[in-house]
Amino acid sequence: MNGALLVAGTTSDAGKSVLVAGLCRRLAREGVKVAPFKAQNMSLNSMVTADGAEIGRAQAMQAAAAGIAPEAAMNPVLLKPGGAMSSQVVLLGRPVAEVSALNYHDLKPRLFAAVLDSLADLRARYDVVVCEGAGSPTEINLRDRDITNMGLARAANLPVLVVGDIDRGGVFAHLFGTLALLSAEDQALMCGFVVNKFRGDVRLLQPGLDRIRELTGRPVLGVLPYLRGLWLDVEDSLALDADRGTPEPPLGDDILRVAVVRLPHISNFTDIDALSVEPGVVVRFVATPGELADADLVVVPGTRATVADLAWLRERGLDAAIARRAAAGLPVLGICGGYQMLGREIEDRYESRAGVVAGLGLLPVRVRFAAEKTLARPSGFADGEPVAAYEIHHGVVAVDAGTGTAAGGGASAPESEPLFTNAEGAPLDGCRAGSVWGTLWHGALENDGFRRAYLTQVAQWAGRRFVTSPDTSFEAARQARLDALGDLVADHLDNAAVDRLIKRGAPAGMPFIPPGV
Ligand SMILES: NC(=O)CC[C@H](N)C(=O)O
Repeated sequence: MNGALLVAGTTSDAGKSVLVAGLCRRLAREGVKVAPFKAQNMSLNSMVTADGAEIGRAQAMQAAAAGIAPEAAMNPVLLKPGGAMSSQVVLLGRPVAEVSALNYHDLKPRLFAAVLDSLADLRARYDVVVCEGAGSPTEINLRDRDITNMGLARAANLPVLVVGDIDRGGVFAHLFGTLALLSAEDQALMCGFVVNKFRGDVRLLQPGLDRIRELTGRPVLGVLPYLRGLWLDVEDSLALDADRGTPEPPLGDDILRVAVVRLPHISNFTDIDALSVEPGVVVRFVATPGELADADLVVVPGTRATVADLAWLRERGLDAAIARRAAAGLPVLGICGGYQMLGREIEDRYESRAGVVAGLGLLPVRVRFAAEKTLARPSGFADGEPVAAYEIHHGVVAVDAGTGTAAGGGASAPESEPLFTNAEGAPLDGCRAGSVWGTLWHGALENDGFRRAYLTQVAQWAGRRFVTSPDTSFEAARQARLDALGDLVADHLDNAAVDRLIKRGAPAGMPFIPPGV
Protein backbone atom coordinates (compact mmCIF):
# COMPACT_ATOMS: atom_id res chain seq x y z
CA MET A 1 0.00 0.00 0.00
CA ASN A 2 1.16 3.50 -0.81
CA GLY A 3 -0.44 6.82 0.02
CA ALA A 4 -1.51 9.25 2.68
CA LEU A 5 -4.52 10.47 4.62
CA LEU A 6 -5.32 13.45 6.80
CA VAL A 7 -7.33 13.07 10.00
CA ALA A 8 -9.10 16.31 10.90
CA GLY A 9 -11.27 16.90 13.95
CA THR A 10 -14.46 18.83 14.61
CA THR A 11 -12.84 20.29 17.76
CA SER A 12 -9.61 20.09 19.69
CA ASP A 13 -9.38 16.86 21.66
CA ALA A 14 -11.94 15.13 19.42
CA GLY A 15 -9.59 12.19 19.05
CA LYS A 16 -7.36 13.02 16.10
CA SER A 17 -4.12 12.04 17.76
CA VAL A 18 -5.45 8.74 19.13
CA LEU A 19 -6.96 7.92 15.74
CA VAL A 20 -3.65 8.68 14.00
CA ALA A 21 -1.78 6.58 16.57
CA GLY A 22 -4.30 3.75 16.19
CA LEU A 23 -4.03 3.85 12.39
CA CYS A 24 -0.23 3.85 12.60
CA ARG A 25 -0.25 0.84 14.92
CA ARG A 26 -2.82 -1.05 12.86
CA LEU A 27 -0.89 -0.45 9.61
CA ALA A 28 2.49 -1.21 11.21
CA ARG A 29 1.10 -4.51 12.47
CA GLU A 30 0.10 -5.33 8.90
CA GLY A 31 3.70 -4.77 7.84
CA VAL A 32 3.12 -1.36 6.23
CA LYS A 33 5.97 1.14 6.54
CA VAL A 34 3.99 3.99 8.07
CA ALA A 35 4.89 7.36 9.61
CA PRO A 36 2.82 10.00 11.43
CA PHE A 37 2.83 13.67 10.50
CA LYS A 38 1.42 16.81 12.05
CA ALA A 39 2.29 19.92 10.10
CA GLN A 40 1.80 22.27 13.01
CA ASN A 41 1.19 21.47 16.62
CA MET A 42 0.47 23.92 19.42
CA SER A 43 1.59 22.15 22.54
CA LEU A 44 3.73 22.47 25.63
CA ASN A 45 4.26 18.74 25.76
CA SER A 46 7.21 18.05 23.54
CA MET A 47 10.21 15.78 23.40
CA VAL A 48 13.63 15.61 21.84
CA THR A 49 14.55 13.32 18.96
CA ALA A 50 17.82 11.41 18.77
CA ASP A 51 19.33 14.17 16.63
CA GLY A 52 18.34 16.90 19.07
CA ALA A 53 15.14 18.23 17.48
CA GLU A 54 12.11 19.25 19.54
CA ILE A 55 8.76 17.90 18.36
CA GLY A 56 5.30 17.45 19.85
CA ARG A 57 5.03 14.61 22.32
CA ALA A 58 1.98 13.25 20.49
CA GLN A 59 3.99 12.75 17.28
CA ALA A 60 6.68 10.92 19.23
CA MET A 61 3.96 8.68 20.63
CA GLN A 62 2.54 8.11 17.15
CA ALA A 63 6.02 7.24 15.88
CA ALA A 64 6.21 4.66 18.66
CA ALA A 65 2.83 3.36 17.46
CA ALA A 66 4.35 3.01 13.99
CA GLY A 67 7.39 1.29 15.46
CA ILE A 68 9.84 3.92 14.22
CA ALA A 69 12.07 6.58 15.77
CA PRO A 70 10.59 10.10 15.99
CA GLU A 71 12.17 12.81 13.85
CA ALA A 72 11.75 16.51 13.15
CA ALA A 73 9.98 15.97 9.83
CA MET A 74 7.03 14.37 11.65
CA ASN A 75 6.15 17.72 13.26
CA PRO A 76 7.93 20.48 11.34
CA VAL A 77 6.18 23.34 13.16
CA LEU A 78 5.65 23.38 16.91
CA LEU A 79 4.13 26.42 18.59
CA LYS A 80 4.79 26.80 22.28
CA PRO A 81 2.48 29.36 23.83
CA GLY A 82 4.06 31.41 26.61
CA GLY A 83 2.97 34.55 28.40
CA ALA A 84 1.68 37.80 26.91
CA MET A 85 -0.16 36.24 23.95
CA SER A 86 3.02 35.10 22.30
CA SER A 87 4.36 31.75 21.18
CA GLN A 88 7.78 30.35 20.49
CA VAL A 89 7.91 28.97 16.96
CA VAL A 90 9.95 25.78 16.68
CA LEU A 91 10.76 24.97 13.06
CA LEU A 92 12.22 21.57 12.23
CA GLY A 93 13.08 21.09 15.86
CA ARG A 94 14.75 24.45 16.62
CA PRO A 95 13.30 27.70 17.93
CA VAL A 96 13.29 30.36 15.22
CA ALA A 97 11.04 33.14 16.52
CA GLU A 98 8.82 34.41 19.30
CA VAL A 99 5.63 35.72 17.74
CA SER A 100 2.13 36.95 18.51
CA ALA A 101 -0.90 35.40 16.81
CA LEU A 102 -1.03 38.35 14.45
CA ASN A 103 2.55 38.48 13.25
CA TYR A 104 2.73 34.68 13.17
CA HIS A 105 0.98 34.87 9.84
CA ASP A 106 3.89 36.70 8.29
CA LEU A 107 5.96 33.59 8.92
CA LYS A 108 3.45 31.31 7.24
CA PRO A 109 4.99 31.11 3.75
CA ARG A 110 8.32 30.00 5.22
CA LEU A 111 6.62 27.50 7.52
CA PHE A 112 4.40 26.13 4.79
CA ALA A 113 7.39 25.47 2.55
CA ALA A 114 9.00 23.48 5.37
CA VAL A 115 5.73 21.62 6.00
CA LEU A 116 5.41 20.54 2.37
CA ASP A 117 9.08 19.55 2.16
CA SER A 118 8.79 17.48 5.34
CA LEU A 119 5.69 15.69 4.12
CA ALA A 120 7.30 14.99 0.75
CA ASP A 121 10.41 13.71 2.52
CA LEU A 122 8.38 11.32 4.70
CA ARG A 123 6.33 10.17 1.71
CA ALA A 124 9.53 9.35 -0.13
CA ARG A 125 10.78 7.22 2.77
CA TYR A 126 7.54 5.60 3.99
CA ASP A 127 4.75 3.80 2.19
CA VAL A 128 2.00 5.53 4.11
CA VAL A 129 1.92 8.84 5.98
CA VAL A 130 -0.99 9.42 8.35
CA CYS A 131 -1.37 13.16 8.85
CA GLU A 132 -3.10 14.87 11.71
CA GLY A 133 -4.85 18.21 11.39
CA ALA A 134 -5.03 20.74 14.22
CA GLY A 135 -8.12 22.10 15.93
CA SER A 136 -10.94 22.18 13.37
CA PRO A 137 -10.41 22.39 9.58
CA THR A 138 -13.36 24.77 9.46
CA GLU A 139 -11.99 27.81 11.28
CA ILE A 140 -13.32 29.91 8.42
CA ASN A 141 -11.70 33.08 9.76
CA LEU A 142 -8.28 31.48 9.31
CA ARG A 143 -8.91 29.22 6.34
CA ASP A 144 -6.92 31.29 3.84
CA ARG A 145 -3.82 30.94 6.04
CA ASP A 146 -4.22 27.32 7.03
CA ILE A 147 -1.14 25.15 6.66
CA THR A 148 -2.28 22.21 8.80
CA ASN A 149 -5.77 21.16 7.76
CA MET A 150 -7.45 21.84 4.42
CA GLY A 151 -4.59 24.10 3.32
CA LEU A 152 -2.27 21.12 3.61
CA ALA A 153 -4.82 18.67 2.20
CA ARG A 154 -5.27 20.83 -0.87
CA ALA A 155 -1.57 21.42 -1.43
CA ALA A 156 -0.72 17.73 -1.07
CA ASN A 157 -4.02 16.35 -2.43
CA LEU A 158 -4.82 14.34 0.71
CA PRO A 159 -8.12 12.60 1.38
CA VAL A 160 -9.57 13.82 4.68
CA LEU A 161 -11.46 12.02 7.42
CA VAL A 162 -13.21 14.08 10.09
CA VAL A 163 -13.49 12.76 13.61
CA GLY A 164 -16.11 14.11 16.02
CA ASP A 165 -16.43 13.70 19.79
CA ILE A 166 -19.89 12.38 20.65
CA ASP A 167 -19.21 12.53 24.38
CA ARG A 168 -19.62 16.31 24.31
CA GLY A 169 -22.88 16.09 22.39
CA GLY A 170 -23.78 17.81 19.13
CA VAL A 171 -21.72 15.45 17.04
CA PHE A 172 -24.07 15.35 14.03
CA ALA A 173 -24.19 19.14 13.82
CA HIS A 174 -20.42 19.25 14.24
CA LEU A 175 -19.82 16.75 11.45
CA PHE A 176 -22.31 18.35 9.09
CA GLY A 177 -21.19 21.92 9.79
CA THR A 178 -17.51 21.07 9.53
CA LEU A 179 -18.16 19.94 5.97
CA ALA A 180 -20.83 22.41 4.88
CA LEU A 181 -18.86 25.53 5.86
CA LEU A 182 -15.98 24.65 3.57
CA SER A 183 -15.53 25.62 -0.07
CA ALA A 184 -16.46 23.18 -2.82
CA GLU A 185 -12.75 22.52 -3.47
CA ASP A 186 -12.12 21.66 0.17
CA GLN A 187 -15.27 19.55 0.37
CA ALA A 188 -14.05 17.52 -2.60
CA LEU A 189 -11.31 16.09 -0.37
CA MET A 190 -13.49 15.37 2.64
CA CYS A 191 -14.41 11.73 2.27
CA GLY A 192 -15.91 10.47 5.49
CA PHE A 193 -16.49 10.74 9.20
CA VAL A 194 -15.56 8.93 12.38
CA VAL A 195 -17.52 9.21 15.62
CA ASN A 196 -15.31 8.99 18.69
CA LYS A 197 -15.89 8.40 22.42
CA PHE A 198 -19.23 6.66 22.06
CA ARG A 199 -20.71 5.01 25.15
CA GLY A 200 -23.69 2.83 24.52
CA ASP A 201 -25.31 0.71 21.88
CA VAL A 202 -24.37 1.60 18.30
CA ARG A 203 -27.82 0.53 17.13
CA LEU A 204 -29.23 3.62 18.82
CA LEU A 205 -26.85 5.76 16.83
CA GLN A 206 -27.57 4.15 13.47
CA PRO A 207 -30.44 6.41 12.33
CA GLY A 208 -28.22 9.46 12.87
CA LEU A 209 -25.33 7.85 10.99
CA ASP A 210 -27.64 6.98 8.10
CA ARG A 211 -29.02 10.50 7.98
CA ILE A 212 -25.51 12.03 7.94
CA ARG A 213 -24.68 9.83 4.98
CA GLU A 214 -27.86 10.90 3.14
CA LEU A 215 -27.28 14.56 3.91
CA THR A 216 -23.60 14.66 3.01
CA GLY A 217 -23.07 11.80 0.59
CA ARG A 218 -20.25 10.61 2.84
CA PRO A 219 -20.11 7.58 5.09
CA VAL A 220 -19.38 7.33 8.79
CA LEU A 221 -16.42 4.95 8.57
CA GLY A 222 -16.45 3.98 12.21
CA VAL A 223 -17.80 4.54 15.69
CA LEU A 224 -15.04 4.26 18.26
CA PRO A 225 -16.12 3.36 21.78
CA TYR A 226 -15.07 5.52 24.71
CA LEU A 227 -11.74 4.24 26.00
CA ARG A 228 -10.69 5.06 29.53
CA GLY A 229 -7.19 5.85 30.59
CA LEU A 230 -5.93 7.58 27.44
CA TRP A 231 -3.81 10.06 29.37
CA LEU A 232 -0.40 8.79 28.35
CA ASP A 233 1.69 11.00 26.05
CA VAL A 234 -1.05 13.53 25.37
CA GLU A 235 -0.37 16.77 23.55
CA ASP A 236 -2.47 19.43 25.24
CA SER A 237 -3.56 20.58 28.62
CA LEU A 238 -7.24 19.81 27.96
CA ALA A 239 -6.11 16.34 28.93
CA LEU A 240 -5.10 17.47 32.40
CA ASP A 241 -8.71 16.98 33.33
CA ALA A 242 -8.78 13.56 31.70
CA ASP A 243 -9.97 10.69 33.78
CA ARG A 244 -6.85 8.84 34.90
CA GLY A 245 -9.11 6.10 36.19
CA THR A 246 -8.63 4.39 39.51
CA PRO A 247 -5.04 3.25 39.98
CA GLU A 248 -4.34 -0.39 40.56
CA PRO A 249 -4.63 -1.16 44.27
CA PRO A 250 -1.45 -0.61 46.30
CA LEU A 251 0.82 -3.55 47.07
CA GLY A 252 1.52 -2.30 50.59
CA ASP A 253 -1.02 -1.00 53.10
CA ASP A 254 -0.97 2.59 51.91
CA ILE A 255 -1.51 4.49 48.72
CA LEU A 256 0.88 7.29 47.80
CA ARG A 257 -0.68 10.69 47.08
CA VAL A 258 1.11 12.84 44.54
CA ALA A 259 0.08 16.48 44.13
CA VAL A 260 1.34 18.14 40.95
CA VAL A 261 1.19 21.93 40.98
CA ARG A 262 -0.94 22.97 38.03
CA LEU A 263 1.15 25.87 36.84
CA PRO A 264 -0.57 28.17 34.33
CA HIS A 265 2.07 27.42 31.67
CA ILE A 266 2.67 23.82 32.73
CA SER A 267 4.84 21.98 30.22
CA ASN A 268 5.91 18.38 29.77
CA PHE A 269 3.37 17.23 32.32
CA THR A 270 3.74 13.85 30.65
CA ASP A 271 6.60 13.51 33.17
CA ILE A 272 3.89 12.55 35.62
CA ASP A 273 2.52 9.72 33.47
CA ALA A 274 5.17 7.40 34.79
CA LEU A 275 3.94 7.92 38.35
CA SER A 276 0.36 7.16 37.34
CA VAL A 277 1.33 3.70 36.07
CA GLU A 278 2.54 2.60 39.53
CA PRO A 279 -0.06 0.59 41.45
CA GLY A 280 -1.34 2.59 44.41
CA VAL A 281 -0.07 5.99 43.26
CA VAL A 282 -2.84 8.60 43.09
CA VAL A 283 -1.96 11.70 41.07
CA ARG A 284 -3.83 14.99 41.37
CA PHE A 285 -3.18 18.36 39.74
CA VAL A 286 -3.60 21.07 42.36
CA ALA A 287 -3.67 24.85 42.54
CA THR A 288 -4.25 25.75 46.22
CA PRO A 289 -2.20 25.27 49.40
CA GLY A 290 -5.03 23.30 51.03
CA GLU A 291 -4.71 20.62 48.39
CA LEU A 292 -1.09 20.03 49.35
CA ALA A 293 -1.96 19.20 52.93
CA ASP A 294 -2.46 15.46 52.51
CA ALA A 295 0.03 14.98 49.68
CA ASP A 296 2.89 12.57 50.20
CA LEU A 297 4.87 14.01 47.30
CA VAL A 298 4.57 17.47 45.77
CA VAL A 299 5.86 17.87 42.23
CA VAL A 300 6.54 21.32 40.78
CA PRO A 301 6.57 20.46 37.07
CA GLY A 302 8.00 22.11 33.99
CA THR A 303 6.69 25.41 32.68
CA ARG A 304 7.07 27.52 29.56
CA ALA A 305 7.14 30.63 31.76
CA THR A 306 9.20 30.02 34.88
CA VAL A 307 9.21 33.54 36.35
CA ALA A 308 5.54 34.24 35.60
CA ASP A 309 4.46 30.91 37.06
CA LEU A 310 6.64 31.48 40.13
CA ALA A 311 4.77 34.74 40.72
CA TRP A 312 1.47 32.84 40.35
CA LEU A 313 2.67 30.27 42.87
CA ARG A 314 3.51 33.04 45.34
CA GLU A 315 0.19 34.83 44.83
CA ARG A 316 -1.58 31.67 45.85
CA GLY A 317 0.53 31.06 48.92
CA LEU A 318 1.85 27.83 47.43
CA ASP A 319 5.42 29.02 48.09
CA ALA A 320 4.88 28.98 51.85
CA ALA A 321 3.06 25.64 51.71
CA ILE A 322 5.94 24.07 49.77
CA ALA A 323 8.54 25.61 52.10
CA ARG A 324 6.71 24.21 55.15
CA ARG A 325 6.76 20.76 53.63
CA ALA A 326 10.43 20.99 52.85
CA ALA A 327 11.19 22.15 56.38
CA ALA A 328 9.21 19.20 57.73
CA GLY A 329 11.33 16.81 55.70
CA LEU A 330 8.52 15.93 53.28
CA PRO A 331 9.43 15.31 49.65
CA VAL A 332 9.30 17.98 46.97
CA LEU A 333 10.41 17.29 43.41
CA GLY A 334 11.06 20.11 40.95
CA ILE A 335 11.33 19.25 37.27
CA CYS A 336 12.88 21.70 34.80
CA GLY A 337 10.97 24.99 35.32
CA GLY A 338 9.87 23.66 38.72
CA TYR A 339 13.52 22.93 39.62
CA GLN A 340 14.47 26.44 38.51
CA MET A 341 11.88 27.83 40.94
CA LEU A 342 13.30 25.85 43.88
CA GLY A 343 16.70 27.57 43.58
CA ARG A 344 18.00 30.77 45.16
CA GLU A 345 17.86 33.14 42.26
CA ILE A 346 16.75 33.34 38.65
CA GLU A 347 18.34 35.76 36.23
CA ASP A 348 16.09 35.94 33.23
CA ARG A 349 16.72 38.37 30.42
CA TYR A 350 15.14 36.15 27.76
CA GLU A 351 11.98 34.31 28.72
CA SER A 352 10.21 36.81 31.01
CA ARG A 353 12.89 39.52 30.70
CA ALA A 354 12.23 40.19 34.38
CA GLY A 355 15.92 40.48 35.29
CA VAL A 356 16.90 38.97 38.62
CA VAL A 357 14.15 37.31 40.64
CA ALA A 358 14.44 35.48 43.95
CA GLY A 359 13.66 31.77 43.83
CA LEU A 360 12.08 29.74 46.62
CA GLY A 361 15.51 29.11 48.13
CA LEU A 362 15.01 25.43 48.83
CA LEU A 363 18.01 24.28 46.79
CA PRO A 364 21.46 25.90 46.61
CA VAL A 365 21.32 26.61 42.89
CA ARG A 366 21.15 29.64 40.62
CA VAL A 367 19.49 29.90 37.23
CA ARG A 368 20.55 31.99 34.31
CA PHE A 369 18.41 32.10 31.20
CA ALA A 370 20.28 31.84 27.90
CA ALA A 371 19.15 32.89 24.43
CA GLU A 372 20.19 29.45 23.21
CA LYS A 373 17.78 26.60 23.93
CA THR A 374 19.27 23.42 25.33
CA LEU A 375 17.80 20.38 23.55
CA ALA A 376 19.47 17.17 24.61
CA ARG A 377 19.03 13.49 25.41
CA PRO A 378 21.28 12.96 28.43
CA SER A 379 21.73 9.79 30.41
CA GLY A 380 23.40 8.97 33.69
CA PHE A 381 22.83 7.34 37.05
CA ALA A 382 21.10 8.06 40.32
CA ASP A 383 22.17 5.81 43.19
CA GLY A 384 23.34 3.24 40.68
CA GLU A 385 20.07 3.24 38.72
CA PRO A 386 20.46 4.10 35.02
CA VAL A 387 18.44 7.09 33.84
CA ALA A 388 17.84 8.21 30.25
CA ALA A 389 16.10 11.55 29.85
CA TYR A 390 15.63 14.62 27.67
CA GLU A 391 16.19 18.31 28.23
CA ILE A 392 14.29 21.31 26.83
CA HIS A 393 15.15 24.63 28.43
CA HIS A 394 16.68 28.07 28.14
CA GLY A 395 17.42 28.40 31.86
CA VAL A 396 20.82 26.99 32.82
CA VAL A 397 21.24 25.88 36.43
CA ALA A 398 24.48 26.16 38.40
CA VAL A 399 24.94 24.66 41.83
CA ASP A 400 26.42 27.24 44.23
CA ALA A 401 30.11 26.56 44.79
CA GLY A 402 31.25 26.18 48.34
CA THR A 403 27.78 25.98 49.83
CA GLY A 404 26.95 22.46 50.69
CA THR A 405 23.66 23.31 52.33
CA ALA A 406 20.28 24.43 51.16
CA ALA A 407 19.50 28.10 51.66
CA GLY A 408 17.50 29.25 54.61
CA GLY A 409 18.03 26.10 56.57
CA GLY A 410 20.89 27.33 58.76
CA ALA A 411 23.26 24.82 60.28
CA SER A 412 20.68 22.05 60.26
CA ALA A 413 20.06 22.27 56.50
CA PRO A 414 20.83 19.00 54.74
CA GLU A 415 23.93 18.61 52.60
CA SER A 416 23.23 18.96 48.91
CA GLU A 417 24.41 16.48 46.31
CA PRO A 418 24.05 16.14 42.57
CA LEU A 419 21.05 14.09 41.53
CA PHE A 420 22.38 12.50 38.36
CA THR A 421 26.00 11.57 37.79
CA ASN A 422 27.98 9.76 35.16
CA ALA A 423 29.31 6.24 35.75
CA GLU A 424 32.36 7.66 37.57
CA GLY A 425 30.21 9.72 39.91
CA ALA A 426 30.84 13.12 38.31
CA PRO A 427 27.77 15.39 38.49
CA LEU A 428 25.63 15.65 35.36
CA ASP A 429 22.47 17.35 36.50
CA GLY A 430 20.17 18.17 39.35
CA CYS A 431 20.51 18.77 43.03
CA ARG A 432 19.12 17.09 46.09
CA ALA A 433 19.13 18.38 49.63
CA GLY A 434 17.32 16.10 52.02
CA SER A 435 13.80 15.54 50.76
CA VAL A 436 13.95 18.35 48.17
CA TRP A 437 15.11 17.19 44.76
CA GLY A 438 15.32 19.02 41.47
CA THR A 439 16.39 18.24 37.92
CA LEU A 440 16.24 19.74 34.46
CA TRP A 441 15.84 16.26 33.03
CA HIS A 442 12.42 15.30 31.71
CA GLY A 443 11.32 11.71 31.51
CA ALA A 444 13.58 10.56 34.36
CA LEU A 445 10.66 8.86 36.10
CA GLU A 446 10.03 6.72 33.03
CA ASN A 447 13.15 4.77 34.02
CA ASP A 448 11.64 1.97 36.07
CA GLY A 449 14.51 1.34 38.48
CA PHE A 450 14.96 5.03 39.30
CA ARG A 451 11.21 5.57 39.70
CA ARG A 452 10.94 2.63 42.09
CA ALA A 453 13.92 3.75 44.13
CA TYR A 454 12.61 7.30 44.31
CA LEU A 455 9.06 6.31 45.29
CA THR A 456 10.41 3.97 47.94
CA GLN A 457 12.36 6.91 49.36
CA VAL A 458 9.28 9.16 49.11
CA ALA A 459 7.20 6.61 51.03
CA GLN A 460 9.81 6.60 53.78
CA TRP A 461 9.90 10.38 54.05
CA ALA A 462 6.12 10.54 54.05
CA GLY A 463 5.77 7.72 56.54
CA ARG A 464 3.63 5.59 54.23
CA ARG A 465 3.63 1.83 54.06
CA PHE A 466 3.64 2.05 50.30
CA VAL A 467 5.46 -0.62 48.32
CA THR A 468 6.44 -0.24 44.67
CA SER A 469 5.65 -3.03 42.30
CA PRO A 470 8.79 -4.91 41.25
CA ASP A 471 7.67 -5.33 37.66
CA THR A 472 5.85 -2.19 36.52
CA SER A 473 7.33 -1.21 33.18
CA PHE A 474 6.51 2.21 31.81
CA GLU A 475 7.49 1.15 28.31
CA ALA A 476 5.22 -1.89 28.55
CA ALA A 477 2.36 0.36 29.71
CA ARG A 478 2.95 2.65 26.74
CA GLN A 479 3.06 -0.27 24.31
CA ALA A 480 -0.12 -1.74 25.82
CA ARG A 481 -1.88 1.55 25.29
CA LEU A 482 -0.68 1.79 21.68
CA ASP A 483 -1.89 -1.77 21.15
CA ALA A 484 -5.27 -0.80 22.60
CA LEU A 485 -5.43 2.07 20.09
CA GLY A 486 -4.46 -0.28 17.27
CA ASP A 487 -7.23 -2.66 18.36
CA LEU A 488 -9.71 0.20 18.62
CA VAL A 489 -9.07 1.13 15.01
CA ALA A 490 -8.86 -2.46 13.75
CA ASP A 491 -12.13 -3.43 15.45
CA HIS A 492 -14.29 -0.37 14.84
CA LEU A 493 -13.25 1.27 11.57
CA ASP A 494 -14.14 0.21 8.07
CA ASN A 495 -10.49 -0.59 7.42
CA ALA A 496 -10.97 -1.61 3.78
CA ALA A 497 -12.60 1.76 3.06
CA VAL A 498 -9.85 3.65 4.93
CA ASP A 499 -7.14 1.77 3.02
CA ARG A 500 -8.87 2.59 -0.28
CA LEU A 501 -8.75 6.29 0.62
CA ILE A 502 -5.07 6.03 1.50
CA LYS A 503 -4.25 4.28 -1.76
CA ARG A 504 -6.48 6.10 -4.19
CA GLY A 505 -7.10 9.47 -2.57
CA ALA A 506 -10.48 11.17 -2.50
CA PRO A 507 -12.92 9.60 -4.95
CA ALA A 508 -14.09 11.89 -7.73
CA GLY A 509 -17.53 13.42 -7.46
CA MET A 510 -17.88 14.04 -3.73
CA PRO A 511 -21.08 16.10 -3.52
CA PHE A 512 -20.96 19.78 -2.56
CA ILE A 513 -23.06 20.56 0.49
CA PRO A 514 -24.29 24.15 0.68
CA PRO A 515 -23.79 26.80 1.88
CA GLY A 516 -20.00 26.43 1.65
CA VAL A 517 -18.07 29.60 2.20
N1 LIG B 1 10.71 22.52 30.10
C1 LIG B 1 10.76 23.49 31.03
O1 LIG B 1 10.20 23.38 32.12
C2 LIG B 1 11.45 24.77 30.63
C3 LIG B 1 11.71 25.69 31.78
C4 LIG B 1 11.99 27.11 31.36
N2 LIG B 1 10.84 27.70 30.75
C5 LIG B 1 13.19 27.18 30.45
O2 LIG B 1 13.10 27.39 29.27
O3 LIG B 1 14.28 27.04 30.92
